[in-house]
Amino acid sequence: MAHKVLLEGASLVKCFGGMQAVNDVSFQVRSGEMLAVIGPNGAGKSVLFSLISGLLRPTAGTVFFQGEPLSGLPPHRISRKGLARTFQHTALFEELQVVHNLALGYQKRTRSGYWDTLWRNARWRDDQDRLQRKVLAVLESIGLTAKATHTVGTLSQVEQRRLAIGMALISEPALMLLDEPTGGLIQEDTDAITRLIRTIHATGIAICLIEHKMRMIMDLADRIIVLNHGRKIAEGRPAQVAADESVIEAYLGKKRDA
Ligand SMILES: Nc1ncnc2c1ncn2[C@@H]1O[C@H](COP(=O)(O)OP(=O)(O)OP(=O)(O)O)[C@@H](O)[C@H]1O
Repeated sequence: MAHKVLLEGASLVKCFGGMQAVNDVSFQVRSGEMLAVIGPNGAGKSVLFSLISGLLRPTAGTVFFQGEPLSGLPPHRISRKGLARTFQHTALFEELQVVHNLALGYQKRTRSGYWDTLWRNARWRDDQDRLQRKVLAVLESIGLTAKATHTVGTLSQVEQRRLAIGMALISEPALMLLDEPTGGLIQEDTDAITRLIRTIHATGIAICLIEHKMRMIMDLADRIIVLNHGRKIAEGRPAQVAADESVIEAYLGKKRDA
């Protein structure tokens, strides 16, 4: 793949007290690529995602997105640059309807300021039209059109996962970080979310995902990086990684495949 580097982690370190949760990890994600981050429990995967999305500051090292360092930027500024993240435990507004959740996710893309909103002028109306079109398009792509006006708390677990992906999608990202998008789901729902991820990826959005379900990862990822005790122990195509001695050792007796 001759695609340019979209995201780069350069010698990332994150310490909590004396514990190194992420220990000198470097990696790249190219535009349009699907990279999986795997590793046993506590390996440092979620912390790595938090360093990328600005939720945590690295103790050392730098994250570059589209060639720019993200150091010190808060999560909302990073998201505005085109880097969206979903969480292991979804961060949705349970009391609100599906459409309202999506609309909130789109706010950062609108241009109206305080006065535009107050006077409901042409710019505000323009933004409202774009917002409506965008929400409808995202509802369609995540398969929740029929649930548009349902309260989020009434959705099934897999529907909430779809919505969490929709919330990331509506911010029009170049790269999506998905933290265990199928964690805790039964096989049928896992397959449905896998198809959704594949469809999103086919539109050209790069995806970086954390997963424990090996079969899914082997099938989906272009490339895999493996973390263990905060260190990157392997990197390569799925078949290479699956045959890697150090990976087999790290997983021995710890496999959590569905
Ligand atoms: N805010 C924090 N303060 C202190 N320690 C933390 C914090 N966040 C994570 N850790 C520790 O850092 C290590 C890596 O955690 P992390 O959540 O990244 O693991 P993981 O690979 O995502 O694991 P899992 O697959 O179980 O989600 C763990 O030992 C964890 O307890």
